Amino acid sequence: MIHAENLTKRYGERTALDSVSFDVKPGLVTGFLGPNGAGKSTTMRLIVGLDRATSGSVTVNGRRYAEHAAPLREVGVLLDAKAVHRGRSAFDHLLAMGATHGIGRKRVDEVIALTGLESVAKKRVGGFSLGMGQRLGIAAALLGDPATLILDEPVNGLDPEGVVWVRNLARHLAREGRTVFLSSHLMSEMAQTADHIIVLGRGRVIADESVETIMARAKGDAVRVRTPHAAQLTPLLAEQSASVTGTAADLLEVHGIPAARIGEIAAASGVILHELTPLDGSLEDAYMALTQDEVEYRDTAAAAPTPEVVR
Ligand SMILES: Nc1ncnc2c1ncn2[C@@H]1O[C@H](COP(=O)(O)OP(=O)(O)OP(=O)(O)O)[C@@H](O)[C@H]1O
Repeated sequence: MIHAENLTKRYGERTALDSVSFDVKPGLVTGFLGPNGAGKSTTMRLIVGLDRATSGSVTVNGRRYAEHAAPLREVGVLLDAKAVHRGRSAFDHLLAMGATHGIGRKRVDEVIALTGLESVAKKRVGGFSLGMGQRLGIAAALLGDPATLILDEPVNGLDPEGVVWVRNLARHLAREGRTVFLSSHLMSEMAQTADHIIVLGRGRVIADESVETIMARAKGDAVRVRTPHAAQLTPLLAEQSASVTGTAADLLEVHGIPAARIGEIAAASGVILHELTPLDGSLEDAYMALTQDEVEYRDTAAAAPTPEVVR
């Protein structure tokens, strides 16, 4: 459990975090989202005592990180996967970390196996690819078998198989009752991994909700209709105040009336339908809507109104 209360961090004139409060609960994967510069890394650094808050407080499992006698056993952290002695092997790196907490070879071997690093465990970390470095960072986070895991961009640099592996691992750790807090810019990945989402924008919490709630809000009223009689159906739907966009010769996107009504109108006129699909909103849509005023750097093309899109 992570509990942040009115957490504020200023760097000179710049307010990186502005009275941020949230709880990250056990048994769930909580995703931490926000545009570049929103304050995610700052928050994670404050949680593990790598930086000092200007005001407010944050505790992990009921205590400030520095107050834990054996922090590795309480909180596993992946913040900067490159912050490793590059001349050491992965095995020696983990063994040296474990030595500070009485963690021995057996557990080191276990986390090496768990993260798929067996074949490179004796190689110098300096020669590791980005993905191998990420796996080593995750191995280090798991070393103390902690109840809380904080992973900053854990899928960064991983190949598709590695991404799925992190997803399954995060979900498995949460099912075991652990608190799993992870940041990512990959929205589709977050939608499949997280149960709950906290979104920061310019140093403030702008959403703290279940993924289900956020997605339900994003759900639009669009319906995809595939028909060989698109030209005949379009005016019939328009008569019912629907807005219709042709996205291909036989494909329409319809807004303003439900799928069932579209089916009835088509049937009444003998129009054959090959597909009638209500379209779900995506976490990406929801995130974009939430953060549209919060982005620190935006190029003007990206800020232009979105044209009709084929989904
Ligand atoms: N050491 C520092 N000195 C001065 N300003 C800083 C420092 N660290 C962070 N900041 C500023 O604080 C704000 C929050 O930065 P932070 O790195 O926490 O954002 P983030 O959400 O992690 O971004 P990203 O997605 O790009 O990693 C930014 O405006 C950043 O420029």
